[in-house]
Amino acid sequence: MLRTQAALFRWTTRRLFAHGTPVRNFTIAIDGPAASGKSSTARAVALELGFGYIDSGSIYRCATLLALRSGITDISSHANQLIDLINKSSVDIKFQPSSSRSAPNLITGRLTVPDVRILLNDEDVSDEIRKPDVNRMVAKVASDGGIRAAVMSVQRALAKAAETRSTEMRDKKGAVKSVPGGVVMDGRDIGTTIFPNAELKIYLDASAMARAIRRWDEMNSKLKEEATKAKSLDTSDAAPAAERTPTEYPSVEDIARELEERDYADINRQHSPLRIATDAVVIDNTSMTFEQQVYSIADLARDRMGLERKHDDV
Ligand SMILES: Nc1ncnc2c1ncn2[C@@H]1O[C@H](COP(=O)(O)OP(=O)(O)O)[C@@H](O)[C@H]1O
Ligand SMILES: Nc1ccn([C@H]2C[C@H](O)[C@@H](COP(=O)(O)OP(=O)(O)O)O2)c(=O)n1
Repeated sequence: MLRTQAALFRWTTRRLFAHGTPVRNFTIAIDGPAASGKSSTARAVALELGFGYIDSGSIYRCATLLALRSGITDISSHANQLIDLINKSSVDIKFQPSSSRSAPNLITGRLTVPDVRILLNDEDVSDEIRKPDVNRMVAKVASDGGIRAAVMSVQRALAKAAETRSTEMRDKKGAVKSVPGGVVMDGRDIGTTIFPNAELKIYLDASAMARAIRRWDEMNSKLKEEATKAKSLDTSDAAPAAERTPTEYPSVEDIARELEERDYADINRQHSPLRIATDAVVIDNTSMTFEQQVYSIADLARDRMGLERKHDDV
């Protein structure tokens, strides 16, 4: 028995350190406050490295949608009912690196941010889980310890399924190298709780005003896109952005307030609060371009995988 274990240990060690690079999957955890750029950055990094991607916040958003649809408004007194609903539901994250919906633009420059679709019980809820009623309630849902435990097991299973495989590659000298595949996951507690042994932890931050302006820009272009679509279909479903009433069209200050309220709840909750992991690399992207933040994270990962850096010029 002992001999078998020793042989297995020798084999595993040899395999792990063959060609100087560990074969195990590589996990990148990206945490940070709301609208700091986690999801767009994580998706572009995953595309750049050929990794899978998991949006952990979308599972809390799905749980919130389940609560809203079942008429649950008081989370603390109905947590068990919601946990039951989460356990009976299926969530799937479709990361679509080849999607054409997310072509490079003014913000992302030359980079593509691949599309991601969220399926709750096979229904595409990607747009619905980003609506204001979900935004307002999600931090409350995410503050309950029992709900977090239910969501956490969904997140870990999805991350495992999304991991890409290790591949054999040749390095500059022509030697065969085993390059780990992996997954990028973004959220609030990925580096501290979900994957405390992640190979690379990033804490992404930006000033509250920069984050609010980015969200406002995002909302504004979405509304314009909807209005153009409605006009071309000649339906009266959506009024052009300019005709919307102020209540439908939040100001930058409203968005900043909502982000700060959510950050406060995420930082001060009892269970897995938003914290900077001690071994995280902190990146404040207030005055960084999108390309700079994506390329620097991808190169940090390459460094740690023993691969050549690609973007020292950016
Ligand atoms: N460095 C940057 N400069 C300008 N806009 C950015 C930058 N990084 C991200 N963004 C934009 O900020 C917005 C919020 O990013 P997102 O990835 O949704 O944040 P989070 O996942 O943290 O909520 C998006 O519109 C994104 O394109
Ligand atoms: N790993 C995570 C991910 C999200 N959450 C909570 C905290 C957030 O307020 C909500 C929604 O997260 P999401 O990443 O979708 O939010 P933003 O895109 O940053 O606005 O879920 C969490 O507690 N832990």
